[in-house]
Amino acid sequence: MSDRDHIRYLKRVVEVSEAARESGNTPFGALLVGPDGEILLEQGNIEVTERNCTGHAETTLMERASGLYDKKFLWDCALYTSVEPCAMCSGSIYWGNVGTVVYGISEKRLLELTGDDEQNPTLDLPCREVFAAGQKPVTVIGPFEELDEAIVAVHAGYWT
Ligand SMILES: Nc1ccnc(=O)[nH]1
Repeated sequence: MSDRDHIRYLKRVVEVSEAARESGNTPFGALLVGPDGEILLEQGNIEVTERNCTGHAETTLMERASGLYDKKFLWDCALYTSVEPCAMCSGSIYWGNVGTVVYGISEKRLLELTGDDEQNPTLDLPCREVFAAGQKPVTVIGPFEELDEAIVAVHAGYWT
């Protein structure tokens, strides 16, 4: 897939993360895209409204995906996320067997936005490092400078 395609999906992810914020959750979103480019699942963060500490967009998406699709199929899918997956979400992607991750802004960039906000004590650990400790080659694509402004806008005024 081309960068143009990635950017198109990431723009949809921005809308999903806006909806998560509007629903009272933290401003994160994720998509599962199938081998033919179809959007199979969309998921916003649910941490706050569901009172679920693992309710990150990506982990929640992986929980749903693993109930619907088999691992062989998921290896040919891609998970798109507004922000680079944290160590927990990278773990769910790894165990859930999605073969490709595409993200908008890096975890380091997120840390600049959240600072030491207690609601999101950002883990400053690149997902590439988490995957590199594993036994299969998860492909990681990102960050996309083109999306920085739109993603930062969804976070504006959220973190204190
Ligand atoms: N990448 C993310 C960081 C924090 N929360 C999320 O849902 N997603």
